Amino acid sequence: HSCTFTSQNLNHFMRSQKVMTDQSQTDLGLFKPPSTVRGMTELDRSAFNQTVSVPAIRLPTNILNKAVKSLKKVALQRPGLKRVVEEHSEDGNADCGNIEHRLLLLDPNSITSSDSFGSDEAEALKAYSVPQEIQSYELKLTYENFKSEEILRAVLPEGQGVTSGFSRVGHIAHMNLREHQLPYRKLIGQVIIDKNPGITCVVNKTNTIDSTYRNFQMEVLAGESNMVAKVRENGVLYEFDFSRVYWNPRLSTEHERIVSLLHRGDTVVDVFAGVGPFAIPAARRGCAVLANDLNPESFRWLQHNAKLNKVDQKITTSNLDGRDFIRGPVRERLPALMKGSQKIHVVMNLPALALEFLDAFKGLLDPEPDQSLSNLPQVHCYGFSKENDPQRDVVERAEASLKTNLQGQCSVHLVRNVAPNKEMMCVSFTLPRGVLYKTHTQDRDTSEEPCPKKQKCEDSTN
Ligand SMILES: C[S@@+](CC[C@H](N)C(=O)[O-])C[C@H]1O[C@@H](n2cnc3c(N)ncnc32)[C@H](O)[C@@H]1O
Repeated sequence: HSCTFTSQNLNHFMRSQKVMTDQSQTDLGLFKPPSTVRGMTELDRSAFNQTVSVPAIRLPTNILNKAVKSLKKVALQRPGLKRVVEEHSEDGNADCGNIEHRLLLLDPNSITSSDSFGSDEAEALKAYSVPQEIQSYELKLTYENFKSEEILRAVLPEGQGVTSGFSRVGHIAHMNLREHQLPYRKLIGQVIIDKNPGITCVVNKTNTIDSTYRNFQMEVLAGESNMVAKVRENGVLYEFDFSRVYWNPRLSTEHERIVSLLHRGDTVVDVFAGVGPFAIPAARRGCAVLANDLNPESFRWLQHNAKLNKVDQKITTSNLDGRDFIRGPVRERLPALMKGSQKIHVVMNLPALALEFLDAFKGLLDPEPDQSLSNLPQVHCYGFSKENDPQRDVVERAEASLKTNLQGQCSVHLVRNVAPNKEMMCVSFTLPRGVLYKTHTQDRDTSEEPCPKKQKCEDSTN
């Protein structure tokens, strides 16, 4: 196939879309929660309280800033922890009376004794006349001081993986927990809420996405059970009930890519529109939009989002099966649009099935071929592929549905890697005239015709 193939830096893309909890090092086990929390299924934050000894150096207040700067490399580095503290008095309380000195907490990985300072640090201390003496400071750590990764690693069974990654959709964190994590699901949900400002609801998928409407069934693990998310994607605001419609935060780059192809006055036909991430930005760009979705909930939120973004005058919505939409409202509008000169874009994002839906275009404008209809639609059709050569696979499947050859007339874009060995692709092509007027087309597929030579016929279907 002489189709062009484009891809992007998938690693970067995936990283930027998935919110992961912090993986950074917990050096020396200093910031490890107490071992007694292992196996906890109901979150008891107080069980994380503990005291650890860390090295500290006593610094006069009047040179504090300069000295801290000079000792930066060996100071305790931990977001959320104060490293300059007041001295403890005899009774163990912070000695508020002492304003002459402060303690700088040091990193126990670098400083184990007063001989551990490097020559730069030793020189600086000498210059400030600070004795190179290390003392031990009893640092109190609480639940607040641990990162979610550290908490979950300490609680969940050892050696089984503690992925606490989630996708974020507005205020909702969306997880896909594995079997061994399920007994801890409520605790995991609560930790995610505690450690991620703005997240007030954590849900776990309880099915795969193979339902017709591509939405997940989900269980609320923690927080409010409000599933109506407000999301901003590429500067556009959307609202929808995340439990009843399809929304994938990893498609924002693809939505933007397609929208960037559009010009004011173009027409966009969105066959599987969802809640509008192609349709709404297209309308905002000045395109006329025909948007359709079979899921009544998606249809409702699509209309809502059109109003929310003040583009309801630019969008005509339908709640039909994709084929009925193409053969009904689209067919009705197509002749007039094809007489014009403004581009017509057809977007078909239902990757599990859209390539098969292309058959709806066969003979769409039959029986009368009209030469004045010269402005042919540009189709962007999505498909998953598990084949070794995914671009070839999706083109062949598009050709099989359209019963035409797309050689030299299509481009294929790698959208994203969905799972190991599963890619999401987008095939773009100008809808051949011969497809719209099937009765005047030479069928590529000869299997319906009488077969003059059996052998030849079999060859042609390989
Ligand atoms: C993968 S989602 C894409 C939604 C949106 N275009 C986006 O990019 O996020 C596919 C959409 O197709 C809808 N759908 C599923 N089967 C359909 C059908 N036979 N006809 C029309 N829409 C269908 C689903 O409800 C879902 O909203």
